[in-house]
Amino acid sequence: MPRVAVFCGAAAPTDAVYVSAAASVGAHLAEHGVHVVYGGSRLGMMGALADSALAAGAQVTGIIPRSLHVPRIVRPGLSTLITVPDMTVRKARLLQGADAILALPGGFGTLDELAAAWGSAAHHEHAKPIGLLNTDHFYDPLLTFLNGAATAGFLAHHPHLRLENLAVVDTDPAALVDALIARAAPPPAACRTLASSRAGT
Ligand SMILES: C/C(=C\CNc1ncnc2c1ncn2[C@@H]1O[C@H](COP(=O)(O)O)[C@@H](O)[C@H]1O)CO
Repeated sequence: MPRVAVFCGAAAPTDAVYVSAAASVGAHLAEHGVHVVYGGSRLGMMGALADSALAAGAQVTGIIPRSLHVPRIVRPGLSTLITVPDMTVRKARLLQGADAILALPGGFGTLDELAAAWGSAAHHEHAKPIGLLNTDHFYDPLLTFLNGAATAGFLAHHPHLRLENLAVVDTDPAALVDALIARAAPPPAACRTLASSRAGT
């Protein structure tokens, strides 16, 4: 069962379109048989994601720092809840346990988690596909920033991370989940055999 780490806003957004998008992502991940790993909160988009994924039958693991493990924040009834010492450990655990990463709209925490995923990919620590849910074109300014950084040469040390491969981006939750799962899936057995015989394994 593939595991997808989802980063998304913990606060209640002003526009309900973000909450519906999170719920839709949760349902589509469940449809694909994905084990959802996220920050363990009941609030905002995080809560909507977990509620819909669980309702649709997905396994949902929450990874929560000790400081946030309080009834007001933690989502009861998760398949698994893991408590970690702090936000930094949580960020690492979210990334380590996943086959793919999905960032929905959010604030500082989401941006921090997403930047860490790109930062470690830049240094060859993983090659997990990353999806960006561009609800209401929320991520357009970040994509413009990345384009500017590439044009200015700041991404030149990481030629394996071509701009067009940094993330799968879509405004539609179903299309994004489909595209991400396709990238996370292992190659068919015949290709695997060919690849491993070339590698001499
Ligand atoms: C209600 C309050 C704090 C609750 N904060 C968080 N709860 C759960 N997860 C969080 C929280 N803050 C950061 N995270 C992680 O980052 C992402 C959400 O952060 P954002 O700033 O809302 O984008 C999310 O993916 C979590 O893993 C105050 O008392």
